[in-house]
Amino acid sequence: MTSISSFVPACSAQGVARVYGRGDAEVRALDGVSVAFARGRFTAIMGPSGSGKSTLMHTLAGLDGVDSGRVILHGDGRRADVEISTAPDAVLTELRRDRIGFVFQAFNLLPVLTARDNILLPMRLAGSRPTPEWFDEVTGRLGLTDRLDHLPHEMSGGQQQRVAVARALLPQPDVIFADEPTGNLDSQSGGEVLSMLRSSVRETGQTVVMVTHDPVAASYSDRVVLLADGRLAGEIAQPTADSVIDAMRDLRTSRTVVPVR
Ligand SMILES: Nc1ncnc2c1ncn2[C@@H]1O[C@H](COP(=O)(O)OP(=O)(O)OP(=O)(O)O)[C@@H](O)[C@H]1O
Repeated sequence: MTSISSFVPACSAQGVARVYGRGDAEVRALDGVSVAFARGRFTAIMGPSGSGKSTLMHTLAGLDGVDSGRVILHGDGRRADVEISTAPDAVLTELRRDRIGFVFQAFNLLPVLTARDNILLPMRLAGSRPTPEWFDEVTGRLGLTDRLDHLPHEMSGGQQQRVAVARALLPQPDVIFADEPTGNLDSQSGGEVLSMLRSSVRETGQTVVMVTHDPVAASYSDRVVLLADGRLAGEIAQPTADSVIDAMRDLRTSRTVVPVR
């Protein structure tokens, strides 16, 4: 486990540009973004609508390509560094199966599978299985032990999202990318999901990178990275909901926030 002060990158973007459209319709969704996300930490990406948050997350996760720059998934001694931005599709498919986990706003559970089978599916597809102890620990921590034989439609939104979090945590991926994971939840269920992500970082050293619009959600993270107009606009260490609200207000009025390391 890393010490509290060390910053070991789990993934990084280096001078990344992503341009959509041409001519008058050209949009520079990412315009030279260089940022690293620390291993074993919970980082939130925030910024106004259209600032490039989803594009950054998609390029980091290999769901979208880059026009220039590099995206690296860093190794940890056991696993090698991989340049995501030039990796062939077959490698990206493998990485998304083995080293990258996802939690989406829309849960994305298979409706015909029980919670247990949804949780186990990615590992089964990869031809592996968790130890019973690890499965019990993850599902127990997420409060799913007595819901494992239920189908998604028999569960609340919060329970479904906890199933999605369990599915992402189980293979112990290098990074979990969470895209507005609480966007479809009431504040209590959302708080539960965020607490689970938080404790997976604190207790098992999981790395989480989350896009959110919600300052309260961002306050569960260790660090907020701010984007504006496809560029880095600052960062907040140990954010609180108030410090995030202030920074977002400053961004809208184009004042400098905090310089990015
Ligand atoms: N596939 C695409 N084709 C054309 N333009 C796109 C595409 N995807 C994103 N964009 C544009 O790129 C810019 C950044 O979009 P992105 O979705 O990354 O922003 P965001 O910060 O996640 O926004 P929101 O908070 O509204 O979800 C926007 O101007 C958007 O319209």
